[in-house]
Amino acid sequence: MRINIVCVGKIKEKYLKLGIDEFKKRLSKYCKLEIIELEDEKAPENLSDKEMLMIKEKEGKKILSKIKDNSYVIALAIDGKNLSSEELAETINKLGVRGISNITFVIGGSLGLSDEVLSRADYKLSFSKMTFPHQLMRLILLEQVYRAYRINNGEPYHK
Ligand SMILES: C[S@@+](CC[C@H](N)C(=O)[O-])C[C@H]1O[C@@H](n2cnc3c(N)ncnc32)[C@H](O)[C@@H]1O
Repeated sequence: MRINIVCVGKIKEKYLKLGIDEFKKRLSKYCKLEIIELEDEKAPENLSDKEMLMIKEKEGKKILSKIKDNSYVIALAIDGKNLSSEELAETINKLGVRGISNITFVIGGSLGLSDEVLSRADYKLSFSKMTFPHQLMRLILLEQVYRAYRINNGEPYHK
């Protein structure tokens, strides 16, 4: 399975970089992982709604240009659906059984994802009603994908 993570914005914090590198390394045993990091649009504090929408749409176009036509897209969205770790593992497994070999997870920037990206998504996944910073979201997602592979392989991992 090829797992792509398309995300907006650089990882600035060293501790997050270390965590992300660790899970990239661990996941290399289970899948072909590619992280596609897109440059975020500058978003100063005092933007109007229209300006924010324009930025989200601009970032959205960049995101869409990185998604392959045959990819199953899981957009990370606060108002998406919740899955347990076991259910995420089952989802990944079932997609493989259906012959889908390319999954793309999408993480938005500080303003979130555009409607165009959300429409392209085959599934909208929420990690809770809380808002997480996009940098931290990348680490949490990688850990959950790693957990999913451990579950699918019947391998022990922290409960
Ligand atoms: C800082 S958040 C954006 C917040 C923005 N106000 C919104 O409503 O999307 C950056 C990105 O992280 C992801 N994200 C943050 N919290 C999340 C959660 N609880 N569940 C799923 N994705 C989340 C989403 O992809 C979001 O676009």
